[in-house]
Amino acid sequence: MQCQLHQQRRAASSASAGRPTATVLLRPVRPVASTVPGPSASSPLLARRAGPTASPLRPGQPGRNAGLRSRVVPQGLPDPLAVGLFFAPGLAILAYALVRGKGNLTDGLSRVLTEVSQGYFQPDVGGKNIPVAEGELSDLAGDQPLFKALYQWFIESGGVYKLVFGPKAFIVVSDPVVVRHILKENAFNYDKGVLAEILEPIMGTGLIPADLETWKVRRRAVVPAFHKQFYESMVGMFARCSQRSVDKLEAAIAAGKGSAVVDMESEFLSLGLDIIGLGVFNFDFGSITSESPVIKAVYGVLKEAEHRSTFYLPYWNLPLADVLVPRQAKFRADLKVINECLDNLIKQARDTRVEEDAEALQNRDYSNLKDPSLLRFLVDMRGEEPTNKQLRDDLMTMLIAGHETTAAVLTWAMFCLVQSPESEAKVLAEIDAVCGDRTPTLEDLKAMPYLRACLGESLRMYPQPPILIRRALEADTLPAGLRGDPAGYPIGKGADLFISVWNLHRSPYLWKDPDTFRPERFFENFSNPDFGGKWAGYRPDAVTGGAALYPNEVASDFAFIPFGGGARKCVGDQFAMFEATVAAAMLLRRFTFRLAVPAEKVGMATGATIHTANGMMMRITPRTPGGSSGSSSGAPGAAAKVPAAV
Ligand code: HEM
Repeated sequence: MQCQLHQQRRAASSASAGRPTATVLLRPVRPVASTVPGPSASSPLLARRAGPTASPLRPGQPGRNAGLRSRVVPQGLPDPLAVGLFFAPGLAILAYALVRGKGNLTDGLSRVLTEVSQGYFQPDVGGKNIPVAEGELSDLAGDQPLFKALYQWFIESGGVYKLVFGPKAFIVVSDPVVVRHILKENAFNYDKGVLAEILEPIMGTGLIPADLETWKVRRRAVVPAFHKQFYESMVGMFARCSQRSVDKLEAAIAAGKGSAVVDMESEFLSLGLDIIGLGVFNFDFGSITSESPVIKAVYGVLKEAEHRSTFYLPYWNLPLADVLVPRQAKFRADLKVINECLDNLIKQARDTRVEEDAEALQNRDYSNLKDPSLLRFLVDMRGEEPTNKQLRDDLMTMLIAGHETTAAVLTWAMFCLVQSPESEAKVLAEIDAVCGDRTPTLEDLKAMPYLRACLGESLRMYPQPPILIRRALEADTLPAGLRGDPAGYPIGKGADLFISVWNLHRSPYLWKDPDTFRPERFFENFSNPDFGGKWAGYRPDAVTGGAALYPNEVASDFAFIPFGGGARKCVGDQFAMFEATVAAAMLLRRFTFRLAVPAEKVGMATGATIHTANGMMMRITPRTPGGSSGSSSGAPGAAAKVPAAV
């Protein structure tokens, strides 16, 4: 049942799961030109380092080491003393590192690097009054994903702290007041920093890594493409694709004589890929039922994007890396396959262009449109003349941004629901009452607040991505937030920031019982007087009484930011949530899902999203829509305490 492609993906991701996932932190970041002394020959540190290479102690070199050469040295072998002297500094550093790391070499080296680099490499990025959480590499190694390590330091050091690793310092933000400042109040003072560097070779100048000028132009073009008629048409498509998954699972159950064990994470990835292909460029990957070179290429590129965001050194930027390193050569080949596919689709769309202004496009009769995709809209829009390359970047960005993320929401929602019998029973009753066994419509989604809250709650507990990345373009002062320095925190140009969505969503200062899956919380007010009025708390009327259908950053005053917030907020948030709601309704009403392994065995691994370490193996049995909950896990009890680190 679990397709080979997904097995390959899993093998690759679990191979990387044991590696310190803090590698985003550890990647040497391109220095900010004006403030960081680059690795030039004039650097005193490098000058010192250059010593041994030009060392007079190299055997066979004439002149100053003549005394050494008088010793008998077998020809072709280096002089042992020379070798000893050559390596002595290195050994001394290792010994010192062992002492500094209290026996842990990796931690020690990190500390030594930090000490040596102070004043040499570290840019003046301010933040001098920010509490420092001294990171040890060992804290990030092993099974613990990066975002979990950041949580422990948050509890110890507060909502704004600095993490120092080697020559780099990162400011980790877990306070809604500070997050609101960065994402909304002073949004244009920040770009995507390290993330843009990683994604640029894949997404070019798509919205996520784009420079500010390109971003403004493309955001203005892309946003109107997500309109009411588009969503209505998409909901129909979500249902058609979900039906394919239903058919596939039914066939598996029939083959298994009444039940089947299925990796639901893989199934949701296939469903997500088919949906995003059709929605964004009207291309049917057909990945629920088949495999193709394009699908393989998409997974290859996704895997590489993940590898790059979790690897220490950006070796792929080196000349010829894409020729000499097999995985980089494969990446180039995969990218070529996808680019050719996208170029063809763009050409077809251009060949059939019917130019109209945005309003006329939004009023097209979507019920009769053969191609309701975003690409059609972007090509047909009058006044916008994006190049083919720009269109391709836009499509690639949305393909990557909208695929794994939505699949992960469904995966973790299922994980939470099957462990929470009370929520499961409630949600099934709602689905049966609202849509029964017919195809869900947009109106049906509006009539299922509890299902929507369940999906929101799963995004709270398992945010995708768990960390947002920013770099300050100019100096700024971060506000104090809860119990922070009343003077705020001045930071300099080039400061790198991690907004920890995981910490915000699991913060004991922002949520009651943050580790408990309890969708009901989204119907209750929550506030914390300790913020002294700086944080407005969670207000459900801003969701139900407002235009929004799902809990969001406005209702929670930036405590709940699964789609970011402010100017750079996700453009696909409604698309994704409608997709997840339709798929969840159609699958839950047809099948009873139970974990086929203990919850702790599911495991978490960080990539661009939180995925499982070992798949989401579930035993599936048929359920009659409108019938019983099919729950076999005991009587409805209290809300489930879903393990934070499964
Ligand atoms: C549940 C699914 C999704 C989640 C959790 C999600 C999450 C996010 C987040 C957190 C951001 C902001 C990143 C930042 O501020 O650094 C973002 C941006 C973005 N997302 Fe999504 N996303 C999802 C689905 C989608 C879909 C379906 C699409 C496209 C159809 C999409 C397209 C984008 C784009 C283009 C941006 C960049 C926006 C900009 O910078 O202007 N996302 N997403």
